[in-house]
This record gives sequence, C-alpha cells and structure tokens, in this order.
Amino acid sequence: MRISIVVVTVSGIYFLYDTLLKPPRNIRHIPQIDLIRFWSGLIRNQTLDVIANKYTIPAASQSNAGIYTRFDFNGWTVRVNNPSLAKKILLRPDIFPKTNQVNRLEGTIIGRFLCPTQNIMFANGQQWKDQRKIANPAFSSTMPIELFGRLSKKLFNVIDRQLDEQPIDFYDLVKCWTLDSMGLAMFDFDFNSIDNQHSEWRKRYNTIVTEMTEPLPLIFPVLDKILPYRRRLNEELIQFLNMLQDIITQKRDQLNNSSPSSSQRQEEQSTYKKRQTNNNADLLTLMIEGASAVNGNKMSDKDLLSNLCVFFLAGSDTTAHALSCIIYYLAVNQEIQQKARQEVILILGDRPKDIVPSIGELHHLTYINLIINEALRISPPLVTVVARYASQDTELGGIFIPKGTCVTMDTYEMHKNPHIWRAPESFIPERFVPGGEADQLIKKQGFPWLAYGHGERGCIGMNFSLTEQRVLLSMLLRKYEWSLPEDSIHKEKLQTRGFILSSPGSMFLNMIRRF
Ligand code: HEM
Repeated sequence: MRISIVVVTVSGIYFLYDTLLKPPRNIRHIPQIDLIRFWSGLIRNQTLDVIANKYTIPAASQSNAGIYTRFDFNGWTVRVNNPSLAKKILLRPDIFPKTNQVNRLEGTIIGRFLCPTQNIMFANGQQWKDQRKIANPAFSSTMPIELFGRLSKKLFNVIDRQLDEQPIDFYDLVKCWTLDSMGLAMFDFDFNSIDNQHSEWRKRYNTIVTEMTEPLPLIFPVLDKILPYRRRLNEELIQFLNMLQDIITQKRDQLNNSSPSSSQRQEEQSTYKKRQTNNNADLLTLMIEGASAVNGNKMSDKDLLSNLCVFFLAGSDTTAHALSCIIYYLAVNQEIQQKARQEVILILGDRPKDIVPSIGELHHLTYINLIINEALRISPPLVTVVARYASQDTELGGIFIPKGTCVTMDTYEMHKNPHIWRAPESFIPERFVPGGEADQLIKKQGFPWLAYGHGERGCIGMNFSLTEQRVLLSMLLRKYEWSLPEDSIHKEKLQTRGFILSSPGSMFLNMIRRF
C-alpha cells in the first residue's frame, strides 16, 4: 500500500515536472530558458533589461540560430532572437500564420477586449485581407495634424499650470494626450482626459489596459472567474464596450440618414474618396463607408467593435510609451535635445508662439526622425509580436520546427542584443542615417528593428503614430526645455517593465518654458 502511494506521488510529481517545466517532446531538441528563474524574475517585477540580460538573451545564445523555447501565455513557444529568422517568419505568413487567439482567449477578459472576433490583428488569409482592405484607406488618408496640434496646445496649458509644482509626470500627461488623440481621430469621441486626468472614461480605460495584461491571469485564464478583482474588471470592460457600441450605432445612424438609398452607391464612393483626401472624417466613418465602397459588404457591428478595440490597444499606450522614452533620452542627453531643438527652430522659426507644423515641414525633420527610430529601438513599446505557428514541418536556422509549433519573436531582446547592435545600451540616433548601422544590419542580417513589425502584417497605424510623435515632439521642443530630477527612478537608466506592452511607470521631469 505504502509503496503504491509513493509510486503514485513520484509519478505525479514527475508528470507535473515533465509537462509544466519541460517542452513537448517534439521540440526538446531546441535550447530552453531556465524557466523557474525567468518566471520568478517576471513575478518579482524585474525590469525588462534585467530579464533580457539575465535570462532571455543568454537562452537564445545557447544555439547559433538564436532561438530557444519557453512556456508563456501562448503555451510552449519557440522564441526567435535573430534578425534573419525574423525576416523569414514575417515574410512568409503562409508558413507562419498567426495563432488562433480568438479560440485560445475565448471567455477571458483580454479575449473579450482584444479579439472577440477575428479582427485585423489576429485573422489570417482572406478574412484578414478583407479587413485590411477596408481599413487601409482610412489609415492612408491625410493625417489629422491639426487635431494633434490642437491637443498639443491643450497639453501645454496643463503643463504650464503645473510648472510651479515640479517635477511633472510627463508619462501620465502624454497618456492623456494619446488617448484623446485616438478617441477624436478614431470616432470623434472626446475622452477629455487632458483637461480632466481623473475622467471616468480614462480611469476605466487605464484599469482595463493595466490589469488585463497581468501575466498570471494571462497564463491561467480561470483566475478571471475566481478572483473578485478580476470580476470587477469585467464590469469595467462591459461598460467600456457598451460605450464603443453606442458610438458605432450612432455613427451608423448618422451615415444611414445622410445616404439612405443603396442605389446611390456611386455617389457614396466618390464622397468616400473625397473624405479620405480631405481628412474630414474619423477612422470609424471611413471604415464604415469603406466597407460598403470597397466591396459592397457592410462590416458587422461585432467586427467593427473588435477592430476599434484593437486599434485602441495597439495605438494608444504604445505611442505614449514611445514619446515618454524619447523625452527621457533627450533629458539625459542634453546635447541631443539642443540639436533637435535647433532643427525644429530652423524649420518652424523661433517666434514666441505655438506653431503646428505642416505635413511638408514634418518631412524636413530628419534628425527628429532619427531620434524617434533610435528611441523605438532602445525601448520598443511592444516587447514581442503576435504569436505565429508553423503550418507545416519546417526549419529555423537549421533547427527542425515541427508542424503546429508556436513561434514568436523577442523584439526587446533583438533591439538590445550586443551580438546584433553595437553598444546597444547607448542612445545613438545616427545609427539610423541612410547607409548607417541600421541599414547595414538590414542588408546583411534581415530585420534587426521590429518596432512596427514588417511585411504585409506590419503595423497599419505606423504613419499615424509617427505623425503624432513628430507633431508633439517638434512643438514641445520649441516651447520647453527639460531635464531629469536628481531623485528620478530613471536616474541610472530607463526602467521599463511589461510582458507584452512595455511601460516606464512614470516619467517625472523638470520643465522650463522657453516662451
Ligand atoms: C508607437 C506606436 C506603435 C507601435 C510600436 C506598434 C507596433 C506594432 C507592431 C510591432 C505590429 C506587428 C505585430 C505583428 O507582426 O504581430 C503592429 C501591428 C498592428 N498595429 Fe501597431 N503599433 C503602434 C501604433 C499603432 C496605431 C496608432 C494603430 C492604430 C490606430 C496600430 C494598429 C495596429 C494594427 C491593427 C496592427 C495589425 C496589422 C495587421 O496584422 O494587419 N498600431 N503594430
């Protein structure tokens, strides 16, 4: 009897060890990360650079291919830390399509927000093509520069009111700025969070985004149903989704009233084209009109809602993170800040007045563009990309990858890997001059810079987000000078954390007005 208890216990422990701590047998030939140390690092909230330097980069360095396996929210996954393999994966979506997150996350909080249906971020094949075709024109229309400029002036009013209470948390403010920009540009809804940082909708959105991506419920979705605070989060989510649904319904009603008959399709198409170029419509309007103008099909409310949520999540805190990191690196590199300011002054002049740059002027901000690229390298807002899977038996860097294996990329690690980039911890915008280090790496190695992804599944909102960054940064440089306070938590180095979306937590600055 005793012997059988011992045998059952030992077998149970072995079973748990074999299934939880060891990858499936068909990928055990690939180097593994030290899973316990990696996970305990994440749970102890270690910063991204510590995790990269201690666990993930060493794990990838075990093989020449620069790949390793680990268990995370996609289950056992092959993680790629190699630019040429990143290129191979991203340019072959037929061999490496996206994993089915809709099924995997069904019933979870993140699933209900991020992918209640197959939206543009997660769909594959024809379903994805149809959605991208509808959304593309909305994103390639003229950018709402005036809106970004107007919101920047609003932000400056808030900064000015806080100048006597230095330091100022720029990260918190810029999150309001990107949220208001997205709300207004996407569906003409004013979150009004710049003027009221404690607004109800802002609080709701922040709670959802912050708590939704906590690592443990991502791995064990059942926690969403058990833990009381997760149930409260669910309530917040329902309210947020209802608000978006109301906006969609109102917008449809408005459009139906303004174009009641289906026989007016030709007229609708020309209005749609005019709106695209004149930039007098929000993205939601363009998508609803696009859905009927492109192929005569209307997009269902469920699909629209699913896409709106994904645009929000993909586009709001990511850009806020990017802007905060730029501001940080300009604070700790005063000579780069000064050089960037000189460029802006050369193009926009130095009159003591806020000036919103034109699209042509933005194109001349070449040094600012280098700064943006370098900030996105040294601290990419998304630390990984959406997981793919091998749709057939294949190989990566000579290592066999069986059909069905989940594969993804370590964006953060690739951007910080000393085997790829020279002095990766140093902020050097000149890496991105034409023919410079970045171009050389692209030529020789593939995709070393993955901030916006690449290939047909690259970021649809890249131009939108880059325009936001260029407008706010150029206006900010004319108006203020800034530095890091002595007691900043980022004094030694930028501290970012996050499992999917990276965040500096806060970014307190001392700011001085130039006029
Ligand atoms: C700094 C800001 C941003 C960063 C760093 C970023 C990053 C990325 C990355 C890395 C991908 C590729 C993911 C993959 O291959 O799995 C992606 C895709 C995507 N992004 Fe962004 N993004 C940003 C801003 C935006 C904005 C403003 C929007 C929309 C308003 C947006 C919407 C999307 C969508 C819909 C996709 C999926 C495209 C597809 O698969 O066809 N992003 N983004």
